[in-house]
Formats: sequence, C-alpha cells, structure tokens
Amino acid sequence: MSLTAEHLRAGHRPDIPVLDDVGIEIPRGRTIGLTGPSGAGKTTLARVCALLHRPWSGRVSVDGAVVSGRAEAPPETRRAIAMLFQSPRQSTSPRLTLERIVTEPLLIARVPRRQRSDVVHAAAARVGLTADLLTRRPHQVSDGQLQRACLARALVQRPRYLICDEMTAMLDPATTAAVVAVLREETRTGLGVLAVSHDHALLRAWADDVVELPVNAGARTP
Ligand SMILES: Nc1ncnc2c1ncn2[C@@H]1O[C@H](COP(=O)(O)OP(=O)(O)OP(=O)(O)O)[C@@H](O)[C@H]1O
Repeated sequence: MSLTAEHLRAGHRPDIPVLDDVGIEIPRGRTIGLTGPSGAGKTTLARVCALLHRPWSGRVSVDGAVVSGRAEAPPETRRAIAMLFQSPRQSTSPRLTLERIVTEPLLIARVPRRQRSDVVHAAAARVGLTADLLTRRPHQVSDGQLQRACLARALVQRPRYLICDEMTAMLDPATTAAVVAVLREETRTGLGVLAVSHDHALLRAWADDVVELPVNAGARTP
C-alpha cells in the first residue's frame, strides 16, 4: 500500500519542466524525507503527490488506484491525503477560531455535531493545544500554536498519507520535536508521510529514507 508517483513531468511554465521523469513512493507506515537544492522542484513534487498540481504526464496512484486529479478523485481518495504547509497562516482563515479550523474536515465529512467536539478536543490534546487556545483566532496565537492546530486538523481527517512541505521551518526546536513525535506515532499506526525539508539533521532523525531531488536541466533553462 503506497502513494506512488511515476515518470512525472510537471512544471509551471509551458515547455520548462521542473520535474522530468521523476518518481517517488510513499509507503504506508513510513516517512520519506525529500530534500534537494532550492528550485529543484520539491514543492512541485509534494503538490503533485497531494493532487494539488496536475502533472503534464506520468502517473499518481493511491493504494493501487490511478488518480488523474483532485477534482476527479472520489471523496474517499481526497480524504486519504492531507497536506501541511510551511506557513500555517496561509492555510487557515483568520476569521475562524482554532476549534473551528480543526473541525473543518469533520464538517466536510458530515460527522454529527455531538461527535465532533470529542474528536476535536482529543486531537488538540494530542498536539499539545489547550482548550483555551482553541477559543482563539489565528492572530491571537503563535506560528507554532497555529501549526499545531493545522496538524490537529490533518489528524481528524484520518488521512492515509500526509504531505509535509517544510512544515517545521517556522517552528522552534521544542515545537518541531513535539510535532515530529506525534507524526512518528502516526506512522507506527500506518500513516505514510512525505517530509520535505532543507534540514538534513531533522530528516536523519525523522525519516526512514531520504530522497535527494537534483535540479533538472529543464528547470535551469531561462
Ligand atoms: N507558481 C509558479 N509559477 C511559475 N514558476 C514556479 C511556480 N512555482 C514554482 N515555480 C518554479 O518552479 C521551480 C521549482 O520550484 P519549487 O518551489 O517546486 O522548488 P523547491 O525545490 O521546493 O524550492 P525551495 O527549496 O526554494 O522551496 C522553481 O524554478 C520555481 O521558480
């Protein structure tokens, strides 16, 4: 069981591929580190794996089922993949409380109201967010606290795969360690993680395998 990308060719500008015949496999229960020089295409690859960026060619499959894009994927496949970004502020609404932010996947999945609160509070406790913090809005908490809320939001979705794009880059060492500890527990129960980072020491401690993405010739073309 894995999230697999094969022979990907993808980019942002016509005829200038960022990824040219690139592949990666994220098995369930393992953390794959992804590193490489700036501009190599790590974020592009992460977004293709999360079905957020459509490749020009190649194949993405989730547990054996080929997926052509997020819009076409069945809800069950969309729910199977969650993504965490470097900046939690760009992936949360400033108008919502942290509790409402964490609740979001349960609203989408139409989980009954009486079950939602227990699930959200359990996930918040898991990532080290107190009930008081859950009542605040993003501008009233630190980046680390908001990233913990984003992690809780991802956990309540119960994804099979989690794509983390530099998710610890804005965090202090204690928060990074806490977040990585939660994710390592999740991998033990079957979550597959792609961890994109420039921090080699972090990936050595966190990942089971580390893949280096070289800059390809197409990406260097002006
Ligand atoms: N939306 C976009 N429009 C045009 N070009 C883009 C876009 N996003 C990324 N690129 C280009 O694609 C290439 C790969 O970018 P990407 O962000 O995937 O690399 P990266 O390895 O994650 O880099 P970094 O380590 O600096 O975050 C770069 O040359 C970048 O300028």
